Amino acid sequence: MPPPAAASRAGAGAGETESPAERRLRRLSLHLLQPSPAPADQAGPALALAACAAGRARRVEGGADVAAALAAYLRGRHRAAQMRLFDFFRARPDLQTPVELTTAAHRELCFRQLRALVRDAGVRPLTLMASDPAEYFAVMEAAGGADISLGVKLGVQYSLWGGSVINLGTKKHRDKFFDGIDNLDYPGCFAMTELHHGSNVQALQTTATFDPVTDEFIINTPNDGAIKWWIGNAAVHGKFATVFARLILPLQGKGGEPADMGIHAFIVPIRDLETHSVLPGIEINDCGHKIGLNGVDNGALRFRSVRIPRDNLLNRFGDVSRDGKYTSSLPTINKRFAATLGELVGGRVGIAYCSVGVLKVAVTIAVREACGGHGYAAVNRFGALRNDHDIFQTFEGDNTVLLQQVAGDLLKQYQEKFKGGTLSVTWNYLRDSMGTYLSQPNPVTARWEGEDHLRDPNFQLDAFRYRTSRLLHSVAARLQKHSKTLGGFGAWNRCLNHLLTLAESHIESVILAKFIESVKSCPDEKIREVLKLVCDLYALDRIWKDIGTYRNVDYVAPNKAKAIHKLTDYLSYQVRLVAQELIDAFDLPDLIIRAPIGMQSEAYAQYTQYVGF
Ligand SMILES: CCCCCCCCCCCCC/C=C/C(=O)SCCNC(=O)CCNC(=O)[C@H](O)C(C)(C)COP(=O)(O)OP(=O)(O)OC[C@H]1O[C@@H](n2cnc3c(N)ncnc32)[C@H](O)[C@@H]1OP(=O)(O)O
Ligand SMILES: Cc1cc2nc3c(=O)[nH]c(=O)nc-3n(C[C@H](O)[C@H](O)[C@H](O)COP(=O)(O)OP(=O)(O)OC[C@H]3O[C@@H](n4cnc5c(N)ncnc54)[C@H](O)[C@@H]3O)c2cc1C
Repeated sequence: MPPPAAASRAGAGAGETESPAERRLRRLSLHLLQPSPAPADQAGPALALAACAAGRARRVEGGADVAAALAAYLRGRHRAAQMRLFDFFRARPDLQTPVELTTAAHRELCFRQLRALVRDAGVRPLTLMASDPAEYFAVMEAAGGADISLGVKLGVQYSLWGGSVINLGTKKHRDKFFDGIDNLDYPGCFAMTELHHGSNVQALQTTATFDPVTDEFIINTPNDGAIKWWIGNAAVHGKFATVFARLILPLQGKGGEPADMGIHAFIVPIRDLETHSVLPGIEINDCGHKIGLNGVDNGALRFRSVRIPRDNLLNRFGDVSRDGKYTSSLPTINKRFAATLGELVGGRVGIAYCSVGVLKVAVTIAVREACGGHGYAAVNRFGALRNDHDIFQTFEGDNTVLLQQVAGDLLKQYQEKFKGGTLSVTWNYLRDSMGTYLSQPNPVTARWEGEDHLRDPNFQLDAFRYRTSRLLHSVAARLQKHSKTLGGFGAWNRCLNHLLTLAESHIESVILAKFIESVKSCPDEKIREVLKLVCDLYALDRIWKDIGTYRNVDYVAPNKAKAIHKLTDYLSYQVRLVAQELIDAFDLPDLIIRAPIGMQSEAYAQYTQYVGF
């Protein structure tokens, strides 16, 4: 059944002053609005495929203009920097990663790629990170397009090793290390994780004990569980490490006992700058071949009474004087710990940003109608993309852990506004915090099923925020109830799945709000139509995927649920008709796609040649 609003737009915009490109864009966006029998309305896959094929044939030329206009909008101001990096690698076949290579060869190539970026292409990531973080992440994504290992290695060197020095250190550290990190004279590591403790940083066991006689810290690995593990850049290339350790001050504790001041960060040289040999007291072993990211040399480090100057304490948030006295600008050990962990946020933003980069490559290959068995050929890259990307959900902070931080922060906001008030206070709070969208299920709107209503961003955001508000309210009540018998920690664990669902629901609400905002702010009406189509599909698909939640509280009546399902199918069909344009708008050159079946042109020719025809 054609959406009523579409018909009235059929003749719109046939202005005399249209340029050919505008005409093509108009025809294309009109095409999107044309009433078409969605494949789901036809019986049998064969007919559905025929309709899709017809749909493809019916797609008006002009897609290139849509893709170009979309690309300009989606890539924004970072396109030039990314294209410069792509051009650099295109001109350097010696720096392009082949399909198959040994771990040792991949590590050597990855370091050469990074050094060429810095030394030959003149990229200064640390300077960029400080001056224009958004551009830095765009460069990182582009580097990851050349090889995900390169992106991660760049992230370790600059976000983590460089970031820790400039964010946890002070002027003396910046003066001494900034340029060497930026120009890669000082390859370095971020040594936080230990064999027994990755997520639980507060329990790290490596120690840094102050020696007031020699004015040094003594870095020690007290047992095998404290061996630093998975440390990027450590196995082969690193010359320094920021080591996270317990700061121990002798005689400063009660009764003259040593005082444990908690986790601090220290710069520890690990290899000789000239000879590159491992320095005394340090043992470095290789974590070996991994499922992916084999261009990154992850190593394990043990420290045996390694002495470093007092100056090597990254002392922005806590310092030790010559006579061993501790001072800090922050009132508690907890606040200092928080400030230390703040260093991780940059890398986490990088990971989320670059995950999108990896997914753009994968979607491009998949859409260019549909790999079948050819998706299983290593040369078509799905295996490598998945293997390299898989760890993004764990390193730099495991998702299960970080989602709990999101839930914890929502509860903190909730408690700040709701100190044991009655239900009405609860709803007022949530109504305030979630704007005016939150409402008790309204029996009338619960039955509304018209396309205009379902594609109304207010309905969509209302549904997402309603779900988040209910999850927040109900988990707060459960935590309060269980705490009485299980204590805070026990109650938290009892409600863990609920907390993780709350965090994911909140994240989806944020994504939708940003998506709606981006659609609204798109200056070109035709491009806006295409983006709105994808945004509506995202919103309705997520609601449909969680329809049980909405049905359980009568937020959606049965007829509305059915209409949402049907419209989701129809919008999927519409998106398929512009799928080519959407992925072309990612604007990724073949050099970055590198899968024969995903090339912009002559995919089959490239593929048959690859196997030798
Ligand atoms: C295609 C291209 C690809 C390129 C990709 C590049 C990406 C960029 C580079 C990536 C490189 C990857 C290589 C991998 C490196 C690593 O893995 S480094 C090691 C990473 N490890 C972690 O992240 C450890 C995870 N653990 C933690 O974050 C913490 O230990 C914790 C579990 C969150 C702490 O929990 P807990 O001990 O229970 O303490 P809390 O009560 O939660 O927190 C105490 C206070 O600290 C505050 N806080 C916590 N985290 C932060 C933070 N990040 N920032 C600021 N503040 C924080 C928290 O709010 C508490 O404060 P109060 O609320 O005031 O009490
Ligand atoms: C390729 C790679 C590169 C890395 N690079 C670095 C690096 O350069 N520097 C560095 O310091 N580290 C690095 N790491 C280590 C990485 O940061 C840790 O692996 C990560 O923090 C998880 O810690 P873990 O492996 O000890 O797992 P654990 O923390 O032991 O977690 C084990 C399991 O328990 C779950 N879990 C843990 N805590 C909780 C909780 N509170 N509630 C519920 N579930 C929980 C986790 O979800 C996980 O499934 C790297 C790891 C890899 C694989």
